Amino acid sequence: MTAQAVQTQTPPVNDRAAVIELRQVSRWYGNVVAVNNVTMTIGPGVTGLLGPNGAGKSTLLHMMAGFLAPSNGTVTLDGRPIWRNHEIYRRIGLVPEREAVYGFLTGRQFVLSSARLHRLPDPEAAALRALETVEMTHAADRRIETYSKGMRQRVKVAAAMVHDPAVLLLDEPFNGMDPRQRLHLMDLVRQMGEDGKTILFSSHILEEVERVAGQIEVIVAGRHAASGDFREIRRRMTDRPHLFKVRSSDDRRLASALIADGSCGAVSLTDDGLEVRAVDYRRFTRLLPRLARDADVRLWQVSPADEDLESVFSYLISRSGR
Ligand SMILES: Nc1ncnc2c1ncn2[C@@H]1O[C@H](COP(=O)(O)OP(=O)(O)OP(=O)(O)O)[C@@H](O)[C@H]1O
Repeated sequence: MTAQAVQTQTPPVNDRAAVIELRQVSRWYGNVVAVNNVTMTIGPGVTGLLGPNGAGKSTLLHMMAGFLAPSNGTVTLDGRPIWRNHEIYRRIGLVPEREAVYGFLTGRQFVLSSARLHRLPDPEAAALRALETVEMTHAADRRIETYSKGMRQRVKVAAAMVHDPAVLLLDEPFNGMDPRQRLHLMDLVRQMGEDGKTILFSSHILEEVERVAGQIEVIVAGRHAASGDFREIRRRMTDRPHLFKVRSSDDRRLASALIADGSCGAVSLTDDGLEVRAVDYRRFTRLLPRLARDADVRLWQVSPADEDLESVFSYLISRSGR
């Protein structure tokens, strides 16, 4: 074969960068709209799918894995529809959230059964390779029911990647793991992303997503609420009005000082102290001690009242809906 012929040859399917595209995708279960008109692109590297419980993350992952048909719109891998496309299934691996592993099988038997389902030419070798990748060879011949949560999660990853797919989808993979196991799996996910695989994992914990994912897609109530790297997502989450609870030696006087300054969105006096809506988070946290000192008021407690992710998410969705 000439050098030119080598250059013009198309690479084998598994060597190409894999890109998943969702175009105006919706999915409903009876009256429940689980995914609502989502358009997003997931390319090589690690992407985090961030959203609260019930946001539609599993439904999205199952549509990308070919387990579920979209009710509307298209889900494609490199331009080809995924649903009912057996050729494409060979390029995708899914690590489901639920514990659907048979405890009486050994890790090796479990991964091997996945290799056989994919009709790999040498299933034993493929299973061993996958177990090596997740560092589970030492326990490969023990029954899964004797594994820790982290080990179980790792054999699930091995079973999902035994056929060396270009795309790996992981549903809440770090749930219930202890910190050491979590770090280990995070390293593995990061490494696979660096190797050029297209990795998408779901989570409801921002810190978890930030540590592993180069790109974050936020999903709330079935809708695509935000997209960007962790700096962009952090910025959107902190540049929103913040609600603080403040208790002091003289709440009434402090409220007057805050209102006179004019930098707070709203100040209200409650039975339990002040509630202050700060438009500019950083400015407010610098300003408050100075105002209190000047008004001769002692601050007893300053705490954020709406820092839970649910409220951040609902803020993001209200912005994205405009
Ligand atoms: N088979 C089903 N039948 C009916 N409703 C469903 C079904 N599967 C999911 N839903 C509903 O669709 C919505 C999205 O669920 P989904 O499991 O995709 O969200 P999620 O973000 O993965 O949540 P979690 O993190 O709690 O698993 C929820 O309101 C859920 O109750």
